Amino acid sequence: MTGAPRDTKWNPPAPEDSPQGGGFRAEFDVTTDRGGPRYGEFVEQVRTFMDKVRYACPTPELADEVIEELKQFNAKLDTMLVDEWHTPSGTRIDLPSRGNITLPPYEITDGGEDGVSATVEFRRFHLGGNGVAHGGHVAVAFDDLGGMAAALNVHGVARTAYLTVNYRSLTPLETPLTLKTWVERRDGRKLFVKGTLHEGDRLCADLDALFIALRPGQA
Ligand SMILES: CCCCCCCC/C=C\CCCCCCCC(=O)SCCNC(=O)CCNC(=O)[C@H](O)C(C)(C)COP(=O)(O)OP(=O)(O)OC[C@H]1O[C@@H](n2cnc3c(N)ncnc32)[C@H](O)[C@@H]1OP(=O)(O)O
Repeated sequence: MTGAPRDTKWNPPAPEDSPQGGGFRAEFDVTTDRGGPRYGEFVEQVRTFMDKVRYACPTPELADEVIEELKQFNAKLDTMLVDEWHTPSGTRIDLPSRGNITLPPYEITDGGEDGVSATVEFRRFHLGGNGVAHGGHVAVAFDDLGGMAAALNVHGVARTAYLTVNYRSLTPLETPLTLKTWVERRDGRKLFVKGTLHEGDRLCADLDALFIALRPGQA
């Protein structure tokens, strides 16, 4: 793809003479130690904080206090920022959602060329309305795990071309759900991916997506 944003501070491209030929760094470092032994707890505390923020109605005094403390936390983290390829987030395969704070937490129960099965639990902060999950967060879960099914099928990186989610029934929060994705058909670089999200036997949503395997050097 041309026109990809190139903020070389946060996502430096692969070197021109690397196997990825200056494009997307398809060879990630999979890690279980980046960020230290308590990185999972660190992420979990942030998620818990977001759960509280979603439902909290702070007094102005409490808001003042929390803002000051958050400024201090942000200043501390500012002293140890790294680029996309070196952050634990997204590469810690021992943690829910590979330690990626932006994803609904899921745990892979099975994964390979035939597809991916996971248990996902939407948090309180994933609220849409009336106690159930926001549809956009359901789509995020399908995008990541659909992309993973595509990636495992082609042994490389694939990008979403389209993603259609059919919302068949309400998706609960704070409930273990089963999410499955698989490559239904492959036509060259095109991977037609299907998926389902269930609470027990009840279908909450299903997926119809197209992922495109990136060419060498493609950003
Ligand atoms: C880290 C450690 C991990 C360890 C664990 C291991 C495994 C884990 C692996 C991974 C997990 C993570 C997974 C994450 C997943 C997230 C994915 C995203 O959210 S990606 C962001 C959103 N998507 C975009 O921003 C794309 C923007 N669009 C583009 O860049 C291009 O349009 C692109 C790449 C999709 C296609 O562009 P072209 O230039 O490469 O290819 P052209 O020639 O245009 O299309 C190829 C074929 O596809 C068809 N096509 C393209 N788009 C289509 C569409 N929307 N509908 C129908 N057909 C389409 C075309 O008609 C063409 O078909 P014909 O070959 O001629 O038959």
